[in-house]
Amino acid sequence: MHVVELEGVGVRVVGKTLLDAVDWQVAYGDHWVVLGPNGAGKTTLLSLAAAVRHPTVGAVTVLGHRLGRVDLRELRRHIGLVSSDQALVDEDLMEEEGATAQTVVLTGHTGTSAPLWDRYGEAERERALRLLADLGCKDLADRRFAVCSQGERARIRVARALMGDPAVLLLDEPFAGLDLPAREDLITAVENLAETRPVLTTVTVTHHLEEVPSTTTHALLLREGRVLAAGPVTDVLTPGHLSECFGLPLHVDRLHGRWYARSVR
Ligand SMILES: Nc1ncnc2c1ncn2[C@@H]1O[C@H](COP(=O)(O)OP(=O)(O)OP(=O)(O)O)[C@@H](O)[C@H]1O
Repeated sequence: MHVVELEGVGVRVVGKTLLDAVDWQVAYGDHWVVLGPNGAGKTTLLSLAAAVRHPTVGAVTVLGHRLGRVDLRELRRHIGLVSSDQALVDEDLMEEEGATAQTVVLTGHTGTSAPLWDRYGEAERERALRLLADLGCKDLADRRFAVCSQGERARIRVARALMGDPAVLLLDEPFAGLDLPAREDLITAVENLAETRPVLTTVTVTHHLEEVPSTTTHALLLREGRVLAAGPVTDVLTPGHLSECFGLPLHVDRLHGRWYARSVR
């Protein structure tokens, strides 16, 4: 059984095809990166894997359940999603209420924007602290989320997504808007997660090859709603595929497991 399986999937809205003829299989323990230029359909693909939307045609199966035949809310309890696009959490409310980082992580247990205090016992509080520590931000537990930096918030959001002990963690542009140290911290945290949680499957969407964690096992390249290449990361992240994907000739280097791209001059 796969964590995510797409067969002949298309997503259409009035007058526009967002995804077309997509086949994709994510196995347990895989770490995928989805790359492509603006508007390629990456977020749309992730929203299918997150059981947030249905395909127009084709079959999407997540954790063994075919979308369309299952209660999406129940399925989503097993999926950790971090996405600025699909704001599942009302972060403004958390800021207004003065929620601490630990409280924000705790709300991941109930999947709510507001804390449901009677549902959190000592075990949940400890788990929230441990997750903050796993993400390298143990010291933030008592800090108000409202005053946390973008980089700190990004790590707190990942800790929150892990609170429900999901089988799969989906990260939609988790590095967007982060400065270099914050980006590198979060990449390290994601790499550590892959090493310390071998059964956790991850899918990370990004525009930038430089953001691909070294623990990535597979890559999928999207262009104009179609899959250009998908498979083991070293087969897919080649200069040829990446140049075609982004529409300009690229040099691609790999150093200590990380990837770098620059245009051919
Ligand atoms: N409901 C909609 N109606 C019309 N067009 C849409 C709709 N939703 C998305 N699109 C368009 O579909 C395309 C794919 O969108 P998607 O957000 O999946 O791309 P993306 O690869 O995540 O892009 P980006 O990197 O810019 O975030 C975009 O051109 C977007 O404008």
